[in-house]
Amino acid sequence: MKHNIILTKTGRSANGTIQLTGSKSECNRALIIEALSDGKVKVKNVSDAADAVLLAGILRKSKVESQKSKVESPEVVVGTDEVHEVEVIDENLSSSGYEPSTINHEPKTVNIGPAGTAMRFLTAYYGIGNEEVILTGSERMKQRPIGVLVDALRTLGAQIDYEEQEGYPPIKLKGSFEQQTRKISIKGNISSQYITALLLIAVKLPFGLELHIEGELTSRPYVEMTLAMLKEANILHTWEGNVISIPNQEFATTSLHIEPDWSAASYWYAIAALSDESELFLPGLTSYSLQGDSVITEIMANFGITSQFKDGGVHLTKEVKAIFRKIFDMKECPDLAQTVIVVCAALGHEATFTGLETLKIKETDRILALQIELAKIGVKLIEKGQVYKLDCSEKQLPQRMFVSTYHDHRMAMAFAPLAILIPELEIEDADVVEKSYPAFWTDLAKVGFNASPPTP
Ligand SMILES: O=C(O)C1=C[C@@H](OP(=O)(O)O)[C@@H](O)[C@H](O)C1
Ligand SMILES: C=C(OP(=O)(O)O)C(=O)O
Repeated sequence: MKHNIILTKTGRSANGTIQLTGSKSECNRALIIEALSDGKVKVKNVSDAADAVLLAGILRKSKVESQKSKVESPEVVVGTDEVHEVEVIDENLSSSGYEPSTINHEPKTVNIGPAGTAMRFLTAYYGIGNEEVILTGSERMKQRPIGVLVDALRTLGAQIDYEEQEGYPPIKLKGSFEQQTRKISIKGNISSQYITALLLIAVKLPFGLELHIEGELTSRPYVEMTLAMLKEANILHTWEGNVISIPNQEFATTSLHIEPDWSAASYWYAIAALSDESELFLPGLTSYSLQGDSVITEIMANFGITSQFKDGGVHLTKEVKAIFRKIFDMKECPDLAQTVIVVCAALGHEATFTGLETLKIKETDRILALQIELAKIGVKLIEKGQVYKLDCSEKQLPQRMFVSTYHDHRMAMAFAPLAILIPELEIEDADVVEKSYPAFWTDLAKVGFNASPPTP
């Protein structure tokens, strides 16, 4: 069932403290590392992001099952206190995609819903494993390409078949891996998630991995995050030119801490940017984050927001004077694109954007979704090859606006700040935010937004 909400806001300021949940990207990496580490690495604080909770459920439950099958004694229970019972879910997912249902073995079917990183990471994880698994996802997941990763894993020695359309989930991982080579090549310009997936499992490959990245590398900070997190678990690498190498190594006994989510923080920067004055405090965020999306501090400085790191977090203050930058390259921070584009559109700032190529294969075609929704405020996002330009010449903010969200959490969260400027904003399928930031609407209420169901 889809639940729409009506979002309103009195006053054009937002003041308060917001404790953000853990980064979905960091958490998903940490969970794979934990699962591969034979009990040596523990994830301290699993993010509330539904994608991370789902992945934790799958991996920790698998662990419990495999441990149980190794021991006879029914008293032996491993780590059940942190297990989320969502390992196998069926195809009848809700619109937000996370309703668990029937368990179905032979071969095990794992439905990852709309969780892209989890889909890619598990493809590599099960690809080098020894159980037969069918990996599937939401309808949209079946349109998000996986061929580049599957080809790389097949070259390594994994046996993987497509269950429906060639190059797309669902896939069957046969669980009979034997490493054929340590050297593989992969295109860098489609999704960095394929590269991360391979780097995460590299340490378990008997001959290690030598990964050659072909062409341009998109979303580079995410690859750096992967390597940095592996290093926290004592897994070393070399990165020379376009070649990343990871030999077979042992994990250290350690625990990984997940930082708050900078992509989620971006919506608070957008709120500050659209307000007359705001003072917000986001505890736990640091300037030396592993997350590339922390670049939001630099981007939003162009919109008059200062970021001060003190008291164990970041204080955002909206200042009156703003110096607007005209060109934004989003290649290293694609998840910020919707936030920044909507802020520019709302302020009538005719900026130019590059590095948006990967947006078409995310939770929805984000370019198309932005074009349709921005047209509702008279703004055009014009595509000229690889450059996108905002035309705000006919911008007009209506009294009421209906925001379609296309099963995309970031469409809901990027448009929500418009409630500061538009008296009544109806947001379709509000639960979609669960994917990365389930507390989004309740957090908005803390700074004076009102979210209520539409009157029938
Ligand atoms: O590795 C990650 O955690 C992510 C990488 C990015 O994807 P692409 O590499 O496909 O751009 C990003 O958009 C996604 O939300 C998370
Ligand atoms: C693209 C995203 O996620 P994923 O690819 O993990 O579904 C996102 O969170 O914006």
